Amino acid sequence: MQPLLQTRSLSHTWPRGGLCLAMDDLAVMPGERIFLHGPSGSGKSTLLGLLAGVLAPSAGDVILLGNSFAKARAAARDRFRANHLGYIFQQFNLLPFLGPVENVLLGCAWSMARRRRAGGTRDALVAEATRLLAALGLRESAWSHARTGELSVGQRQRVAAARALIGGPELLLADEPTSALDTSTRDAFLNLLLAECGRHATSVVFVSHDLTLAGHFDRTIALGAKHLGAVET
Ligand SMILES: Nc1ncnc2c1ncn2[C@@H]1O[C@H](COP(=O)(O)OP(=O)(O)OP(=O)(O)O)[C@@H](O)[C@H]1O
Repeated sequence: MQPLLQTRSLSHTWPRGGLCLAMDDLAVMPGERIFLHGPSGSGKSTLLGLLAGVLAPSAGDVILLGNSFAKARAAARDRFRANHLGYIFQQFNLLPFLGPVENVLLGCAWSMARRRRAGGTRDALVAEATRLLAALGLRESAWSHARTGELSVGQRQRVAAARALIGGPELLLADEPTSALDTSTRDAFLNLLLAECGRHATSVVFVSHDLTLAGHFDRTIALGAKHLGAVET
């Protein structure tokens, strides 16, 4: 079986920041769930940015579904990302003045393939966004009259997850989406999120400081405190 995602000799240096990240090569298989942890500043968010192709590495390459990011033009990379990748940002990056369903629909707004997979028509897309929100623990009665900016942090987190997952992307990148939750809510949410990923065999790279979550995943990778690469455990 071919890996879904591979990195080759990946490293990144921020201007004035020195070497931030130098990675051993990483391969993520279809449907595989990887837990990525490391101390603050070890480069976790930087690595997710590189894997998503939103950040160009100083050296090396990321290959997603056989496509090299280094060889692709920016527009092709953007299109590819929209079609195949969901991203839950640390701060969610939702539009506060829109309703939750509208925010979720933004996840497939730039991808015909994902709109098709999510049902195609406007009615089917709205139904799928509503289903996803409920599957992730956000009942319609809790949000039907609210703008997203009026929701609690935990509710917004579910909207961000639904937006990342609509249209069944092959890869989900999640940047500490559970950091604002207490332990029991965190485990319950993670179970819902991973169950939803299972519907489309979506691979997951999940970043967290919280090592107690590692048991939910197939494999754990630690980024070193001295920014010198990844250690598998
Ligand atoms: N836009 C940027 N410009 C310059 N340096 C940056 C930038 N973003 C991150 N860095 C630097 O890169 C290093 C790694 O940051 P990064 O945010 O990837 O770490 P992290 O492991 O995700 O941290 P945290 O757990 O605190 O979110 C830090 O030293 C940080 O200062």
